[in-house]
Amino acid sequence: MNSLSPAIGTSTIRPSTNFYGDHELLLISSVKLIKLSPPLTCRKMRMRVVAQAKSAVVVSNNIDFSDPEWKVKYQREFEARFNIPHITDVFPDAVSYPSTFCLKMRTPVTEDFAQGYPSDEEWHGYINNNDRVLLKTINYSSPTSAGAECIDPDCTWVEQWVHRAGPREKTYFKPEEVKAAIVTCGGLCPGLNDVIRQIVITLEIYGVKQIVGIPFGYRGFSNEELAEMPLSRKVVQNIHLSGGSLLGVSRGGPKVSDIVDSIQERGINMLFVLGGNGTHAGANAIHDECRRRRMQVAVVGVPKTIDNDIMLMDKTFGFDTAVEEAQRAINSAYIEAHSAYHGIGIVKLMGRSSGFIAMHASLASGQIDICLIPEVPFNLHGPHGVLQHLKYLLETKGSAVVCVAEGAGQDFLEKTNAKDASGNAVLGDIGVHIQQQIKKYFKEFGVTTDVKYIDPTYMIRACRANASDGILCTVLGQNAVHGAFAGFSGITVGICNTHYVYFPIPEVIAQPKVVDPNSRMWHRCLTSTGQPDFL
Ligand SMILES: Nc1ncnc2c1ncn2[C@@H]1O[C@H](COP(=O)(O)OP(=O)(O)O)[C@@H](O)[C@H]1O
Ligand SMILES: O=P(O)(O)OC[C@H]1O[C@](O)(COP(=O)(O)O)[C@@H](O)[C@@H]1O
Ligand SMILES: [Mg+2]
Repeated sequence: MNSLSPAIGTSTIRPSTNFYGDHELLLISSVKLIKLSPPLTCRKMRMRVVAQAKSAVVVSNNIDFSDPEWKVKYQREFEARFNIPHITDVFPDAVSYPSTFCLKMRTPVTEDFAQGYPSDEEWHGYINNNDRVLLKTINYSSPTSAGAECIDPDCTWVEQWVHRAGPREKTYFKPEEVKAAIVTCGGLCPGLNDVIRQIVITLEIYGVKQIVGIPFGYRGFSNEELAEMPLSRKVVQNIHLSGGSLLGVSRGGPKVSDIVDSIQERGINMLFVLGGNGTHAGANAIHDECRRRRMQVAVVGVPKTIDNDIMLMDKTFGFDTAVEEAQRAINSAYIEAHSAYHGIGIVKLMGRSSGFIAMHASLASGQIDICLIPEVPFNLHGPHGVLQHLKYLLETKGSAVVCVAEGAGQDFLEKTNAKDASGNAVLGDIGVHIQQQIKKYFKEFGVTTDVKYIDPTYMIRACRANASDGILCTVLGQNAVHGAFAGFSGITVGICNTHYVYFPIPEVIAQPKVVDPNSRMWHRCLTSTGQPDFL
């Protein structure tokens, strides 16, 4: 498989490391302008991009564009990749049941029928399995359009459809035979409790009585001292009013085969997994292992990442809250900097490999002069470096505020090769480094500065979800349950162009979603901060 790494003004072709070995595809992504040498005019830059983008597409793509059928073939392969695994793939004779989820109900009269009686009226609230949502909505007329994502050199419009989420009329589980488990893994994220709550409530509406929480992530499957937590509407009623996870979270944990042993022993046949890319890799492996053992288990993920770094979705829950909460830190940094003589404020925000929180928080605040993210390389020193620009800002404005994503500028820090329990690299503190470099730089000039560094990362992560995330969590939680009852497994839920969809897990974890330096959003951020190119 060919792959081109991002380089000066070239188009980047990112191979999709999909898990479907027999039809590996190349996803051609945005035309990137990562490193532009200053003397080029915009027009010159554009011409270079066109030339290189076109040749890169032709050289690196294994689709034969001279084939008049290429588009149809591409769409067919796309459909196969985004097919969502179903119980009937492995158990063709699996019995289906009419759904017990129906919102045309009569008020229950006795406690025996807590979920109410279906009314006689027909209900048209179900999703048809053939309903689809459009994944990409912009028809780029040229590969040079900002943020263009093209498949062929002419950027031909190719419709890419994904599966619509929601309740199905036909279900594959009898509520009274379901034992559902919920587990939350990885780091905290605002909204975890909202999702747990909604999964429990929706399961109860279907009529499920056995619902448990697995404590402290995947570890809870292997640690016998950690008892599973019985869950009901009563238990979860108010949990969304506080941050964190009712069940606790953790990194690292047991082997997949041990987790599946535990699932088997406990008699769990629906597993809801809330977590990021690592958790989803685990969930997909659990799904595969259950299939291998011919267990009828529905494994459904709900993507949790405050960093918003999961592919194909408009956003993940918790991200909105993080951006909103970051405003408090940015505003404090601004006030400190603005009130001091030659004040400089630095705010570090989360984002291990992607700068979405930093970019959006900078855009929202309007108080940031310099936004630094992992996707856009920068120099601290030198004639075009960040420090030189800070000097200019102090001379012209009197103060400045820098917003930096935690994964930015890691090359400036000493490498430790340390890993956390899940195998993620432990990052150095770029905020502290920038603070030290600023102090040293201005001292050398004999310029007095007042540098204040704010790290609000864990305060942000521990917040309860805001209203917009609350809604997102609610819808995702409900759809996770609908997906499981409909017999799907190895899937995750997401929001795509404002519609709710199911994705096969491998497609969303093929690589982390990152900020495209040629996207309109990054350009808007640059327009807002007024920062120059720091290379
Ligand atoms: N490739 C993988 N296969 C199976 N399990 C994994 C994999 N990567 C991570 N995990 C497990 O998923 C859980 C969460 O992973 P982590 O990377 O910490 O958080 P996140 O899910 O937010 O990315 C951990 O318990 C970890 O052991
Ligand atoms: O200190 P911890 O718990 O490892 O968390 C820090 C990490 O959490 C994150 O915000 C989110 O990471 P996950 O999605 O893996 O939970 C990263 O940006 C950050 O590096
Ligand atoms: Mg992760």
